Amino acid sequence: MWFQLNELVESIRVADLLDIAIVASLLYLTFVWLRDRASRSLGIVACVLGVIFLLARWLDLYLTTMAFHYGSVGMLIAMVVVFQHDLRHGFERLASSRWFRRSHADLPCRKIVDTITEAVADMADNRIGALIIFPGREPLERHVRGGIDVDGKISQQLLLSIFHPKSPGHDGAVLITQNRIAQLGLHLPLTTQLSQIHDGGTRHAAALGLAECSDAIALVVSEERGTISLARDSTLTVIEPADVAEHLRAYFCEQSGDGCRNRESRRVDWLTKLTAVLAAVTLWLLFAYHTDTIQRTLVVPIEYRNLPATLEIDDPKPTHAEVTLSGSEPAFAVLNPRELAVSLEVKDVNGRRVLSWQTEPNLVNIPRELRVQNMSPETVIVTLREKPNSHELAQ
Ligand SMILES: Nc1ncnc2c1ncn2[C@@H]1O[C@H](COP(=O)(O)OP(=O)(O)OP(=O)(O)O)[C@@H](O)[C@H]1O
Repeated sequence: MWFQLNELVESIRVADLLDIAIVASLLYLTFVWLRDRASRSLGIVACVLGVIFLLARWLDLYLTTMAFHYGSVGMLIAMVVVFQHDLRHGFERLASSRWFRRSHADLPCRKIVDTITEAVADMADNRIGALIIFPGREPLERHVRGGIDVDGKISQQLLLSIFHPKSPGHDGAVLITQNRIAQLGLHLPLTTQLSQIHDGGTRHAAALGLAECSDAIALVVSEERGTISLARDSTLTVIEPADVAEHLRAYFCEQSGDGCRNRESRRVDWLTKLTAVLAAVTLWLLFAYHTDTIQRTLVVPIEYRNLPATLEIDDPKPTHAEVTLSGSEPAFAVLNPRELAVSLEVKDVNGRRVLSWQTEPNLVNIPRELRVQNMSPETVIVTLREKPNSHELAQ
């Protein structure tokens, strides 16, 4: 057991670690997507299929492996078609994540959250319809239309004035970003899930529509009922006025990174990362790590470098050597046979006419993980002679 572990640690290369890291990152993204966006049943189906595939490979079930092999292309295309919306969403989120640029959702100070909360509660009390949107990390430009630039400091009075029914700018949504009232009168996409908006009309449909196609959130105040609703992650929920601040803070905390996420969500995130790494290591052990040593024989060219211009190699001139290499399957996978050569330096002749070299020390470009078992010929002997017109050349 210790011996095997030792062998494993010794044989692992930097490329293997990179391999595991890339697969672990991809698995982590998939797990997060399955956890956050996809349905539970889809997650279960994906896990069951994964286990069946691993078992089939492990037990060498030829037919099942073939079914997966050929079915995977069709499945991939079907997944791309079915989840195109989520994929686009995911790429946008990735491109705008904090790894690539600074988060634009600055954490607003408590005063700003309180100001918005009070304004929303006031409008709910007075049955003033309102729609306020807060962008997440994904760009919103693709989803919204219209809008008038405001770039105003957030204040209760300004929000109440904008949404006052007699105000010419009360129609549409207000966009809050960078701790400013950025725009008013924005036109949002409408949802088609009418069952979710119950008695609500187009204002609620617009809030939910935006939350379906982006990671933005929207607060809606109903003019008719005086209720406050929150649209996020494709759901619309009626919330209490007292909870508005908490929802806003939680949202901005998430946007600003790990800093103020609660312990539970951090624990879940670490568990997801750990699961992704363990899964990647398992896959690597199952499919990439090979302890079996195999041998391959290759014919490699012999190159003669820096032959003086006045000399040439007399026939028979050895042009190829047979090399038998041994190593693991992955080590052979990174070998490029076209780069292999026996490279001989002919420069320092010093009057000698017969030269001999050992082939093995002159073999170039073999990966470190491969061993030379045999070379034929072991020694290359060449005879040099003056080129017939070498005197003329020298003159
Ligand atoms: N696509 C849209 N994007 C943004 N705002 C919209 C959009 N469509 C309608 N609105 C806003 O919704 C208002 C109409 O609200 P409507 O009464 O139809 O909706 P509601 O959900 O029933 O809201 P309320 O409960 O306040 O009546 C419009 O005056 C306009 O301000």
